[in-house]
Amino acid sequence: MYGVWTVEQIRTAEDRLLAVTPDGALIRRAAFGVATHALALLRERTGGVAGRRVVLLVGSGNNGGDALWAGYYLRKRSVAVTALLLRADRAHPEGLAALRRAGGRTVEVPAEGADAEALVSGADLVVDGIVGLSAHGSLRGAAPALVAAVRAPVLAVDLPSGVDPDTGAVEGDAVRASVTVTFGGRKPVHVLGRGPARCGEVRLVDLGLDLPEPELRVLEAADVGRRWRMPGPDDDKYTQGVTGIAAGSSTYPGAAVLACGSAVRATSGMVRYAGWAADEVRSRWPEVVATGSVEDAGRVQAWVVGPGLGTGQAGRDVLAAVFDDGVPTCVDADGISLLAKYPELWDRRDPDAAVVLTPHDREFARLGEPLGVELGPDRVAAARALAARTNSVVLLKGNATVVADQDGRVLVNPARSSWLATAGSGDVLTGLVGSLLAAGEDPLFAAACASWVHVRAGELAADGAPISAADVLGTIPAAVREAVLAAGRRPPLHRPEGATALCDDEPRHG
Ligand SMILES: NC(=O)C1=CN([C@@H]2O[C@H](COP(=O)(O)OP(=O)(O)OC[C@H]3O[C@@H](n4cnc5c(N)ncnc54)[C@H](O)[C@@H]3O)[C@@H](O)[C@H]2O)[C@@H](O)CC1
Ligand SMILES: Nc1ncnc2c1ncn2[C@@H]1O[C@H](COP(=O)(O)OP(=O)(O)O)[C@@H](O)[C@H]1O
Ligand SMILES: [K+]
Repeated sequence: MYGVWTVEQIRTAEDRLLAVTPDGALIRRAAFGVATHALALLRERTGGVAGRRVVLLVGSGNNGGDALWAGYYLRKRSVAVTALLLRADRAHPEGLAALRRAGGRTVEVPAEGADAEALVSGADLVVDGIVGLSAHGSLRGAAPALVAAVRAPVLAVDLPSGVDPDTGAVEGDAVRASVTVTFGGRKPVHVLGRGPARCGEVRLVDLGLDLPEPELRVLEAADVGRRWRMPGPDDDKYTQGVTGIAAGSSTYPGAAVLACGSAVRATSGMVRYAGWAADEVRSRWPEVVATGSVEDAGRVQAWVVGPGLGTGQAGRDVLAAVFDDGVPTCVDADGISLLAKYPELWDRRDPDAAVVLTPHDREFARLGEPLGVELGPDRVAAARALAARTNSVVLLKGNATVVADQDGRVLVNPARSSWLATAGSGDVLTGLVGSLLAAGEDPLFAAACASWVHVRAGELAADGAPISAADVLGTIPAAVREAVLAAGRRPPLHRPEGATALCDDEPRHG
């Protein structure tokens, strides 16, 4: 698990450190990190560093200062460095002087007697120091044309310019980096919204900041593997938590089949199905115990309700019956629309039983609007507000999935590809959430671990080509295995009493 700090948290920590460090020491530390990564990239892409052409795009603040100082260190390694100054009157004075001292070239933009765009397109590496943590809005002035001229990989200093530091939102022109070198701690831009796709690989340079508790956290494989419920010798099919799936209809039986399938694949216990698609579910998943109604389904430790359910009276009755059961529940898809349409359904919910809501943007808007919760560019704030307002865990879907609970805890899961944007993929996620709730997992982590396995299973299934939601079902076990192994846990192998591995001096058979 790694932490993510808001810009304000980072600035406060930086200010404290700046007060006790010699002038310019911090910026040089940051810039040295940038130069180190720039040299590695140059070497990797061109086989060397001396004489390679690096162009720095330099804005008016300390982000530009980092780029200029990095240029100074690159000159020491005989790299040919040209700084394009977007605001020559406000370029970082010490950084500018250092670069010039070391033999770097500086060109004011708009360029006199030089074609700035040609310099950019002829570079082996471009360093983006246009704007950093003080960025507001998209690229302006000469910057968009320069960025459009880039042919080489871009190393972004702190963040790709034009991307919002606190939300990862991109509203116009913005840099697309291969590598982003950031300082002190990761910021929201590195994990939220369009940020991950714009940052490329994020590398962290330690500044020695004394940071508070992070605002957001990102789960890694080992965190998921440590929590994943594995059966022990005393377990049977009931003790691991039975997952109930109330989904699908005669019009949408597929949603039921997918949600049941992911619950079957995620845990080794038992899955019950209640609804109109019992025949389809049985024929695809013979291990599922399928009945026609929630009332007839038997006991479960958690329900999944909503996918393909429809938003009419019949669906309303199913959701009411599920809430009456008083167990942890994942409400998805039509279930969310039903809550928006029939808000009195909330009264049927046992306030002590956890609810996980898994909306995409349109479902979020439908549910949030009457409750006064808007989905703006700050998706973390929106998810937190809806979680607090509904006393639930909210998993807000997207390329970066945001999971918030009613206490304000937030886990983010940035996807590394977009192959999961395929019909039925949400139904697979819901089954995963349900199975983890049934296993007794803390609802915040149930939602976030489900999202991690979903994203990883999607990656494994896609491997660079389009996939169907059903394909993702097939790679769930591989994703779980990866997490469990990352946590240093081996799926248990039980040996009969007294049986031990053969010793060399024991007689061998066969
Ligand atoms: N404070 C510190 O001690 C450290 C700061 N560091 C660097 O300093 C950066 C922050 O520096 P600053 O606070 O000076 O601010 P920036 O360099 O982020 O921005 C400077 C100015 O750019 C302009 N600007 C805002 N949005 C723009 C846009 N969309 N297009 C063009 N120009 C725009 C604004 O006038 C803003 O004041 C960090 O991102 C990091 O790179 C690092 O050197 C580490 C240490
Ligand atoms: N561009 C994207 N990149 C990565 N994941 C995405 C993207 N778009 C959607 N997803 C993921 O795919 C799933 C889609 O769910 P949903 O919208 O409910 O689809 P459906 O109703 O077809 O099942 C969610 O888990 C979401 O996070
Ligand atoms: K930048």
